[in-house]
Amino acid sequence: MTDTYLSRIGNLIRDARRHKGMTQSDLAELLATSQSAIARIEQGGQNLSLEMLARIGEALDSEFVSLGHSQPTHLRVEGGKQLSGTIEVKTSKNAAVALLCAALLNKGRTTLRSLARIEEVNRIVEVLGSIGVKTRWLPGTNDLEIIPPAKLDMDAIDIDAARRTRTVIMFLGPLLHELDHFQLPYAGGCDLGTRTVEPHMIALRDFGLNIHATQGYYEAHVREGQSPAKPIVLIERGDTVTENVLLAAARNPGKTIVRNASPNYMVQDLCFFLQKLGVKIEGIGSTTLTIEGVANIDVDVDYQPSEDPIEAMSLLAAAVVTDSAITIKRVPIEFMEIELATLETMGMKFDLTPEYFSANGHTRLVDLTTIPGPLKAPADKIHPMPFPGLNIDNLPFFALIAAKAEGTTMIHDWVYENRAIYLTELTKVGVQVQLLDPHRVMITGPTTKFRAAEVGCPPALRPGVVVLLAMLAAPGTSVLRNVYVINRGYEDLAERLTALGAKVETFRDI
Ligand SMILES: CC(=O)N[C@H]1[C@@H](OP(=O)(O)OP(=O)(O)OC[C@H]2O[C@@H](n3ccc(=O)[nH]c3=O)[C@H](O)[C@@H]2O)O[C@H](CO)[C@@H](O)[C@@H]1O
Ligand SMILES: C=C(OP(=O)(O)O)C(=O)O
Repeated sequence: MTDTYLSRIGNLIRDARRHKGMTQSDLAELLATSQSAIARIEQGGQNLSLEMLARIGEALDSEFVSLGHSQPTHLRVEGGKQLSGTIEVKTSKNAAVALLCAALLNKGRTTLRSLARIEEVNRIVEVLGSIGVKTRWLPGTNDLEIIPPAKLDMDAIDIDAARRTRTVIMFLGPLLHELDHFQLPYAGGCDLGTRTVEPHMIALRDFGLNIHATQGYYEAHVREGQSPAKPIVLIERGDTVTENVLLAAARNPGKTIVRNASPNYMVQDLCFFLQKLGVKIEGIGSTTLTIEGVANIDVDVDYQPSEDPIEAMSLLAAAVVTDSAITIKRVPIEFMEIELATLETMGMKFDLTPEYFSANGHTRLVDLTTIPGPLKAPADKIHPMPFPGLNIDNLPFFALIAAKAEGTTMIHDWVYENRAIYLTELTKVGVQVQLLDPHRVMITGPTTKFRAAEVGCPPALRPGVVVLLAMLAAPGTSVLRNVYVINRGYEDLAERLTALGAKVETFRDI
């Protein structure tokens, strides 16, 4: 390694260490070395072995050197294997991102326990870090500590990271209490066709927020001292718009009433967290929320979000497509009831344990064991509805399950303009899919022969996972290219499926 290389790596290590709020001695202790050795490394005065670099990377949760890191990641699947064993559902992506935004409300220390270590969370952590929020993964855990600064530096926002998620839109609610003028880059997320932000703008107007969309940015101006004089009626029952109103109401000392609120799982987790911050909320789990906020929040708080119903559904679909009996632990049954009832009408059998509670103390969980057997197409089309309906993010998994069922199933995605179209990618692995229009596909099963194939990952999380799961059923080697979108929502999916007996490995182009 040349001197310039060493000093560039030293700088990277120093920045990552500071970003994590660690001293040189803290890092030295984790690496069982001395503070002076860390000082030398950071000054570029120490030759580094690859092993040492890997250890430092692990201690700082940062990959400093990786071959072809900027290259896309792909998955290689040796399909045709049955799965067996037990797998646990991780906490949800969608609650995690809401809670990360909610941490901006609290001047004290927020510790979010057992967060999924996924790209979506990484992007928000990057955005938070760039505006001055200190974040730190507690060593050896999935627990994230978050401490906001006295003053946020919005000019330094990491625009690239922000643009890769839709979640930045949920900065609006917390920030309107902190700043009278700020800019946020346009929100990204899955490419599912146009996704409106209009309901957010309308709902937050009553808190004095005025948003003007300029080139690539939302330009926000806040009229101070304004709070809703009458109930806020959401024009659609969206999850993130409900969360945005909750985030705005949390520091509004008066009473805020929200009607047509989403009672979905991530909204409930956010409510339970806000209660821990001292915010009073009535109506959790219903479509009318009454919130009594607290002007200044400064508490040290711990919270663990509940398990991800969409991950649970994904694992269930993996079992169905491979005709396997597996046990899925920690399934948030209360957000899967309609899905399971629908599967029962298709002839699916499973065993459930008695219910127990998630660490948040509220969400009902079960362990579910799948029982392989023949399935038949449902009598009616399958379509999603806002909670308590069949979850829109679970709909794509029904396309895969329908491929195993005798007969023809219509899947109707009335919500997203593009998501149903991506399901036609399943034809590449041998599924009979007919696109009726951008919202409806017909699947004819049972698919007796899934075919191995090389497929570019659709630019949407759930359809991407559906294609991956279909590959598990296809004997031979399949490749799914460019899977960033999957890593956005699932932690170590390849490794965890492999632990169940599948063979899925990650690789990059060199
Ligand atoms: C980070 C996060 O939590 N993301 C979830 C959230 O996104 P998010 O809350 O951002 O969802 P959107 O605002 O994009 O809403 C989804 C779509 O549903 C439409 N719509 C929604 C509700 C309604 O009553 N009427 C209606 O037409 C919207 O216009 C939009 O086209 O909710 C979506 C719908 O549950 C989920 O797919 C996302 O995983
Ligand atoms: C659509 C999804 O997510 P996002 O809102 O993050 O794009 C999803 O989780 O399937």
